[in-house]
Amino acid sequence: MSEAASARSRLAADPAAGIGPLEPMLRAWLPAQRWFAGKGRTITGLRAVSAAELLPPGSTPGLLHLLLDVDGDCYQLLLGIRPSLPPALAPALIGHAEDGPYAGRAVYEALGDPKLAAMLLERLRSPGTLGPLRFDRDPQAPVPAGLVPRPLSGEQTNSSLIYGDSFILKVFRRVGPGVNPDLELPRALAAAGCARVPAPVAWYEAELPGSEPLTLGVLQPYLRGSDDGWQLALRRLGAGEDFTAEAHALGRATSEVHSALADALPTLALGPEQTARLAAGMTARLAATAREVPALRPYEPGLRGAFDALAASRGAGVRAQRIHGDLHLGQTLRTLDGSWSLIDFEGEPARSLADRRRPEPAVRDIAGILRSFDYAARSHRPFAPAWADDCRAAFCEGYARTTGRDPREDPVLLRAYETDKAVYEARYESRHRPDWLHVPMAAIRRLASGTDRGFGRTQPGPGPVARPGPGAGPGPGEGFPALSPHPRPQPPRRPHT
Ligand SMILES: Nc1ncnc2c1ncn2[C@@H]1O[C@H](COP(=O)(O)OP(=O)(O)O)[C@@H](O)[C@H]1O
Ligand SMILES: O=P(O)(O)O[C@H]1O[C@H](CO)[C@@H](O[C@H]2O[C@H](CO)[C@@H](O)[C@H](O)[C@H]2O)[C@H](O)[C@H]1O
Repeated sequence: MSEAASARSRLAADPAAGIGPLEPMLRAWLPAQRWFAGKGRTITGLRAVSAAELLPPGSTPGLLHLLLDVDGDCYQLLLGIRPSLPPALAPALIGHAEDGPYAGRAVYEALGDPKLAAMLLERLRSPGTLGPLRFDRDPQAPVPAGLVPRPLSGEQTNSSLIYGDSFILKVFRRVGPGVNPDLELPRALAAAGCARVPAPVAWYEAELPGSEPLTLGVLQPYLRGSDDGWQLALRRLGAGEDFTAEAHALGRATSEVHSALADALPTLALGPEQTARLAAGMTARLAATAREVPALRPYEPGLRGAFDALAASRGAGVRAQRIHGDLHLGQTLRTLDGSWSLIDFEGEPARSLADRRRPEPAVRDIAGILRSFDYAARSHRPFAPAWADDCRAAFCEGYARTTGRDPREDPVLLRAYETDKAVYEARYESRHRPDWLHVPMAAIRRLASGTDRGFGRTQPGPGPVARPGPGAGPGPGEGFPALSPHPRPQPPRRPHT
């Protein structure tokens, strides 16, 4: 056996030791990746959890699959290996290995190499195992060979490839034991016959000793020519056009998804204890955010009123179920035939997997979309409150059309979840887009003072629930920055921390 070949078999047998020679280049490269959550922190611990060559040893290019533990988080990497890189692949270079199984070779980001991206699709087309990896597919959904890959630009949390404008493969970056809801929920919905979510056609997982399988990637139909709901809403707003028909249809689509999830997966009735726990979680998040975001502090007592009211409601009649968990207009696609689809069921990536898989009231998703209409209206100059109010009302009416229950009939619950979301957004914006902080802060002022109508002209609103708190008026240092007075329509997307 050649020296390189025996180094390779050592790599598979003992990834942690075998990956050693690649460590310095990975330490330098990882923090620059948009999906890497540990940005700004020096990497202290880096260890390979598994390593598998996806192409026969000696192939050029080679394809190395790695799961890396980086300071306690597990990341998926696909590395290409070539003697040298053609100019077109230069931007994908990670470094040159000086030692070990790939000594003298260029190591690079494999998803940028069309040849390797095509190999990955081939693996997905033929189910089976390869080292720790297991490839699976829906036998009823054929995937043609030879589809030309291209990377999707501009996404954030993970990395995606589009094949022949027919399929999209999401490669999860930060992974953990247990099925990812972005595979689990779309599969459950497909099995239930719900067509509002693209159905997974193939997926792959890692099976590691003593651990539940880790979901690594999901292939699903690519909804060619579809419009992202956020961009579409901004365009309509910019053109002074109404969006209530779309908002209504989106409400229907969302309630169809919720109904299908409630039928397919366990639900539970919330009692006083669970409701108090939910409210306590929201209150704790508020307190933590107020410590981090000074602008929020004057409103904390007023906002807490929404959560106290939720606890006092004792859960009356509310059911918890599996939900999307991170729903906003950017997670909706309007397809060429004018219908709405929901995507990206991962939930808030910053939460633990166990937390993301826990049933919650569906109103959490509803609040997410309602907040999005407010965001869109505030991205417009002049601020278009009536546009947002009308969309919010139309969405709720559309939602009620399928479920028979209008979310506004549960004003205490709705207000608590909207408040929780606005608090989350204040933290997100202060961390990632300080120029946008004034958007959630405007909602926070209204929610804290109990003056939040928010449901415009078509239906009466739920009326105030939260107690007006001290500091309900605009507080000091609250946003409205002089240099960038209103949000950019194309947000820079960052990983959640
Ligand atoms: N099935 C699909 N059809 C068309 N476009 C899609 C599809 N799934 C995702 N996209 C596009 O890819 C982007 C990123 O997808 P998303 O699931 O949100 O990934 P991430 O978890 O990396 O944020 C979406 O904003 C959307 O524009
Ligand atoms: O990247 P994710 O989709 O997981 O979500 C994060 O980033 C969103 C911004 O891209 C952020 O959404 C907020 O801004 C949107 C406009 O850019 C707006 O439509 C949403 O309603 C608002 O929450 C989201 O909160 C954050 O988790």
